[in-house]
Amino acid sequence: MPETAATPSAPFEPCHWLAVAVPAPAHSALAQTLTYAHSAPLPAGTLVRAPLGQREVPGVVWGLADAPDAALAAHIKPLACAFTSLPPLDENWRQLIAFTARYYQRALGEVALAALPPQLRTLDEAQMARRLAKLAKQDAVAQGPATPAARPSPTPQQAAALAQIAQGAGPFLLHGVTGSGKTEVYMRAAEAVLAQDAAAQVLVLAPEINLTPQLQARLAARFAPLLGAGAVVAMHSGLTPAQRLSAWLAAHTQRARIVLGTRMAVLASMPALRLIVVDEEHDPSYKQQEGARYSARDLAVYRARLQGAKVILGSATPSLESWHASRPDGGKYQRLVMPSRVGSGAGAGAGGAAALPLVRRVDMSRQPRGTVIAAPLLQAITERVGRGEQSLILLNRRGWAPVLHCANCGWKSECPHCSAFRVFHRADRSLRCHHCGLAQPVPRACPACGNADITPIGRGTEQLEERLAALLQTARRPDGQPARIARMDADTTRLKGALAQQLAHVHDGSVDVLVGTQMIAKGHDFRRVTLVAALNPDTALFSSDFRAPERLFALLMQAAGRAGRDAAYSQASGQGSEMWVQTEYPAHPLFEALKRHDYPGFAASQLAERQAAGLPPYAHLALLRAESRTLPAAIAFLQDAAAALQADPALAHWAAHVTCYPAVPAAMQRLAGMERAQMLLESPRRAALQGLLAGWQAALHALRARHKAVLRWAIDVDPLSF
Ligand SMILES: Nc1ncnc2c1ncn2[C@@H]1O[C@H](COP(=O)(O)OP(=O)(O)OP(=O)(O)O)[C@@H](O)[C@H]1O
Ligand SMILES: [Zn+2]
Repeated sequence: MPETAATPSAPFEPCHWLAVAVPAPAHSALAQTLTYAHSAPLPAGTLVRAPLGQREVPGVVWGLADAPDAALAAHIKPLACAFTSLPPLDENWRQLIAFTARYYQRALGEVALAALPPQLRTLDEAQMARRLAKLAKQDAVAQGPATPAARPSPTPQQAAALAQIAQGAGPFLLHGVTGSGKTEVYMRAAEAVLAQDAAAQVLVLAPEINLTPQLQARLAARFAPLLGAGAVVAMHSGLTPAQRLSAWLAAHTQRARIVLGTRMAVLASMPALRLIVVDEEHDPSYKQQEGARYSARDLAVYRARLQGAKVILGSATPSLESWHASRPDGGKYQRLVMPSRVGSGAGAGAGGAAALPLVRRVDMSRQPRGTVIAAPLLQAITERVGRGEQSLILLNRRGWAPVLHCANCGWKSECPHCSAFRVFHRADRSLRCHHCGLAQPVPRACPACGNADITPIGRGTEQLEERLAALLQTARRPDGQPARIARMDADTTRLKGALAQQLAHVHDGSVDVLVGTQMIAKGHDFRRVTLVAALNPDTALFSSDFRAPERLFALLMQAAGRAGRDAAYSQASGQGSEMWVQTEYPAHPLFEALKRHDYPGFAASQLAERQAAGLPPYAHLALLRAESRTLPAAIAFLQDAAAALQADPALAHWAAHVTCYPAVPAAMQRLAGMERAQMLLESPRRAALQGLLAGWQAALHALRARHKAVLRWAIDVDPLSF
């Protein structure tokens, strides 16, 4: 047996060679596995610690490695330790990780490690054994008496969807309007798989768990009594490292039966996974925006097929990709529809739609200049305050004003590091860049010319809250008290627990008018909201991002979906709910579709445009991104990359089906002092794009070594932002 060079005094003679996925820096091309020596032939999937350079890193055994020749063997290091108390990560998980790495063009070890809880990096074998023992003990105490929560009987639409889920193989796209009771369908579908298989595990993905504590509460109330308190776990980045580790261990050891998580949870080890739910599947936050830029929604579909699980993608406003994939003629997903709200009485059809809010457009081009809230909207809000109902006012801009401006010399509050203006926050009199975080006190005078009179332009939520308080000064609640106005945005919810507390205030009715950014539109089941207003949605109509209309429509539909959810209340009060839109373009087709609550119509028109323009879902995209201190350096790298692609005969086969567009500055060219450029690749054939990207890697790594000025580069497959 060869000795290892690294530890000549090692006490054992290594006799087995293992291929281990470690987070190795990608050198020449994508590093797959490194070979290590160990005294025993560990099974694939065993978690280990391995020396790497000067460090020791966690790794996953991928299999046995070929025996190296004697010269090489002398350089192979032994593993530091193996976590043999932990069951190995199974074949399905390894295949999921391998697919993710391959599809998103990242190193295997990087993806594997990103899928494991960070605390594993610091744990030793003894600590691991203790953690497992603790988990088992928690289990023993968690088994309480089973008193299942009362569950409503399914509506006919829910029953129909559930029947199809029970019979079909999926993947399923559940298109249910806001308030149609999708959550109940998820929970019943989960019950069904749990009834079929006593060990079954269910994964529920949500875009941002902290925005929907209600979902967590509903899942816990339904399943903890049946399965034990420890059987429902959450998995997201808001947890402490210790909490994340125990949630992961619980899922891996199958103690956790229901995992509610954000996108990262799609890569959790769940050996008995039988059902995946992707709630609000249209939400862009399912796409990871750094490192391995995976789409958790797309991986959920892959994983379900791999593991023989069912998958339900649910939304009132599905992504156009999923909608297209579920087209009745030839789509690969099965579309399930729930067109009416729970309690709307009339079942499917026009009667049911009556429970959705009436959409009213205010033509802002006919309002007096400087109007913040048009008189009829203000009147409608005042009336609601008077009836003890709630209103949500959506303005997708936080801070007091998006720009400060000097009328004398034209200075604007640009961020020195980003292609963006710094936003004026009046609460702490700061100028803050919402992209790089730079925060400075507001200057007393214009930094360019010294003029003392610098003025804010435009309006953010901070200012709106104050203006609204003035405008509603005379409004009175049923108890004679003045209206209570609150604001909810990234600024007011920064502190831990603040968001939950603010949501609770809306739920318990101690807020009459809530002003906020898009976070107030997401998934909440507020019972007393009968009016929602979007104040300034127009900028998105003219964005260069081809997905902007899709996003705006979804946002407005979801916002409208917060109104009038309590059918019994609406019926008793005799007052309908309303969604108001203040716009300069009231006749825009997007608003027309919104007025009709016509998602299918809107989707059809958008898809026709996408098809004509050769955009997703009719084409597959990838971006090569590069960042440098100077734009020309970033562009030069991309141009050389394109040249390498054209010059490589091995890639010609794929390149014939891929259009490579010229390198251009990113939409946000400068971010935190980095100049960003990108090059778009497009193909009608996914396989061609994949083949080309894989074959291009080696050249890109080699190029990067020559372009020292390029500080970062990355391939973004199926990009969502440009
Ligand atoms: N079968 C049922 N009988 C009575 N109430 C129900 C039933 N199903 C769901 N509900 C209630 O209807 C309300 C809306 O359900 P849910 O929040 O699941 O809607 P949703 O489809 O997820 O809406 P959104 O897309 O807006 O989040 C909830 O308060 C829920 O408790
Ligand atoms: Zn900045």
